[in-house]
Amino acid sequence: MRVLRRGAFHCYRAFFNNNSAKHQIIQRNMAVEATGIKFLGQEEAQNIDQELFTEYAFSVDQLMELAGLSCAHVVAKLYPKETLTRGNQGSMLICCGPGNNGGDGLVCARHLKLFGYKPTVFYPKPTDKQLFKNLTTQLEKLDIPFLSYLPHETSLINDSYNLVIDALFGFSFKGPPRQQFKEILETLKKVQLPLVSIDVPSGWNVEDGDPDGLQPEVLISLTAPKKCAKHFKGKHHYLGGRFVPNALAQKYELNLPPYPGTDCILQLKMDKLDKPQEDGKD
Ligand SMILES: NC(=O)C1=CN([C@@H]2O[C@H](COP(=O)(O)OP(=O)(O)OC[C@H]3O[C@@H](n4cnc5c(N)ncnc54)[C@H](O)[C@@H]3O)[C@@H](O)[C@H]2O)[C@@H](O)CC1
Ligand SMILES: [K+]
Repeated sequence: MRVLRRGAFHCYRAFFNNNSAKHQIIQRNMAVEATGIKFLGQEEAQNIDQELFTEYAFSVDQLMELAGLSCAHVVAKLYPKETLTRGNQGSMLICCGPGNNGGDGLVCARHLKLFGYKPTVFYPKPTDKQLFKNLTTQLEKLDIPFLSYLPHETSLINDSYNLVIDALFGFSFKGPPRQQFKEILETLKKVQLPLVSIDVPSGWNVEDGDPDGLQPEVLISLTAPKKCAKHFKGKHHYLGGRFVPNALAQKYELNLPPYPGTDCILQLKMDKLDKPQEDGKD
């Protein structure tokens, strides 16, 4: 009986901890006002990343799996496969870079294939680590095609795919892009398909953005938005990567809105986000 009472008290306390005055009850499909949410600088994003692996004992592949899965959920929610009628129905191109952002893209490709889409992967600089070799093998075993080069002729891309997922660079990118990726980014800029960027629009300065760079239709911020997300002008901004322990969120004052129910993604209302000042000072 005493055990039951103590359990009931813990439930009661957890309810109140998770439902502070700031936190409304979030329903599925509802965009959330994200006023007060923390926008991370580059170093802070990297520190949180490190702390997840050290203090919180996560492995890279665990978090990458959750990150990539949440990205696949966003794509499936915004672009039902019946609506992707160009070329091979449900076709999309996923561009993956040499770091963990690219790994998120590889995981995302696998889940999208399992969801019934037809992803093609462009992975120009494969990472020589077992995790990435495994992710690549998993895609090959699912018969996901890999492009050996990105056609300069963008009409070939426009005609073959319905959208492009940008998993080239995330929060560790430091510009300007080196030659191989400069060309890739230039090509992607000319493509006339919806672009979905994972964590950071590739090529953007992680804090200041890039007005002349890629302009994604969708941005999926992982863990928490980076400062550059204040310059995002696309249609949909989602939060993904539902793996941040409360204590870590509190330490870094992330002030993240709660995810609805069991969802692993949350749409943020762009008009309510704190925008940069006119003079560019945040
Ligand atoms: N803690 C988190 O929030 C998590 C982050 N993850 C992902 O990990 C990403 C960060 O991964 P990484 O730290 O590996 O870094 P990135 O994937 O952002 O990029 C690093 C790679 O880009 C190259 N690079 C950097 N600047 C370049 C330039 N100017 N030209 C050409 N190449 C350049 C580096 O040599 C390195 O190979 C995040 O953005 C997110 O997508 C997830 O995998 C899991 C959890
Ligand atoms: K990206």
